[in-house]
Amino acid sequence: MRASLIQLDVDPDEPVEARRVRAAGLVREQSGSDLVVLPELWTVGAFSYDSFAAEAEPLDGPTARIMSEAARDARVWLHAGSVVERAPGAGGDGTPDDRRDLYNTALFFSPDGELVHAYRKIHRFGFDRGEAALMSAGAEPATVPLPTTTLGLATCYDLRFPELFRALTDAGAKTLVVCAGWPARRAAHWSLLARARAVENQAYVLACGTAGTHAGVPQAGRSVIVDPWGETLAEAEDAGERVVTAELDPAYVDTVRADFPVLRDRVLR
Ligand SMILES: O=C(O)CCC(=O)C(=O)O
Repeated sequence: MRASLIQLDVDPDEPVEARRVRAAGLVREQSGSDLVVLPELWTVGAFSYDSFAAEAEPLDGPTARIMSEAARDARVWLHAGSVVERAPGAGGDGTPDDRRDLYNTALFFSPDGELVHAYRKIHRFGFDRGEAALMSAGAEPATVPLPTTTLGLATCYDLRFPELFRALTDAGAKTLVVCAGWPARRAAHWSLLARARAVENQAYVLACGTAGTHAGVPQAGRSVIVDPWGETLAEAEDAGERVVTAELDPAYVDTVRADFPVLRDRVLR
């Protein structure tokens, strides 16, 4: 299974619609891959809090529409990164300034262009500010069965919470996909945690960040694909716009888990 991570540049001077068209073009260029991943909040910018409400969109909004077409044209499974979702009837009053119905929601499409899963980020970043103050939290861990592996989905700050990844593993995930807009200041945490989640869960980790600077926050980039033994298969060398590609062997997860059966030795559940 060939996986490609698109470490997309999020330049505040590029209009959002132009970036959608550009991202769709990059997805189409990955038609030789089976699975393609985009980063977190690449339309608006993960730190562009002031724009969240104005750029919020429903699950059938402009990002979903163009990504559905791109997945279908490229014939790929597409993790289209996340959008600021405005969920009608979720508690807000529907006005542009009301944030109670906003979620950071990752969209996952089949090669037929069908939206097969929408994962609302469970751990919101910012402590008492930023995303944590502006958005609601998701509640449901997300697994997505593909023909060759089962994906577990996580978004950015979720990477710091090993219990989510263990829950995904318990639910059958063998390939853990993280979309992110991770700051450069904590790049060392990003690389370390991506490998740790792979080793402790004996799973592939596909971690896709953004390039560029959003709202004055330089991004880490360094998107990475790690195998179930903790070996890095491919990694972006910096925070530029890059496509990171590797071949995954889904059966290797079972081999590692059988040969070195630490998951079987768990005591605390
Ligand atoms: O945990 C971190 O250091 C970064 C998290 C983050 O930027 C996010 O979740 O948007």
